[in-house]
Amino acid sequence: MSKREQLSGDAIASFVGTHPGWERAGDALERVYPFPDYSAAVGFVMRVALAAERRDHHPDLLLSWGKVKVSWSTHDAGGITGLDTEMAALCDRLSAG
Ligand SMILES: C[C@H](O)[C@H](O)[C@H]1CNC2=NC(N)=NC(=O)C2=N1
Repeated sequence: MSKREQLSGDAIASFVGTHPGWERAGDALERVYPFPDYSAAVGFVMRVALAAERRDHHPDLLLSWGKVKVSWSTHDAGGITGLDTEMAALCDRLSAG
């Protein structure tokens, strides 16, 4: 199955069940990451942005003081795909610094 095909509801629930902090919000996977200050949050945004460019797959990012909300959805597929879960798991690794 292509990574750009929509995942089943069960597959999405399985990802959410094994990746604390991630939630399904309609057609997207969302997680809010806390950071100790603004510059740590900006650093995370930059790491995610560079990974997104490498993979040609781009999240919505909401940067605030001490937190970043990340939202993954595959616009071309109209929903959540394996590429979104792959990138969400990568964000978890990148959030560690
Ligand atoms: C042409 C380009 O490859 C596509 O528009 C890519 C770019 N980044 C993307 N990012 C996301 N999140 N969904 C997409 O469908 C998507 N499509």
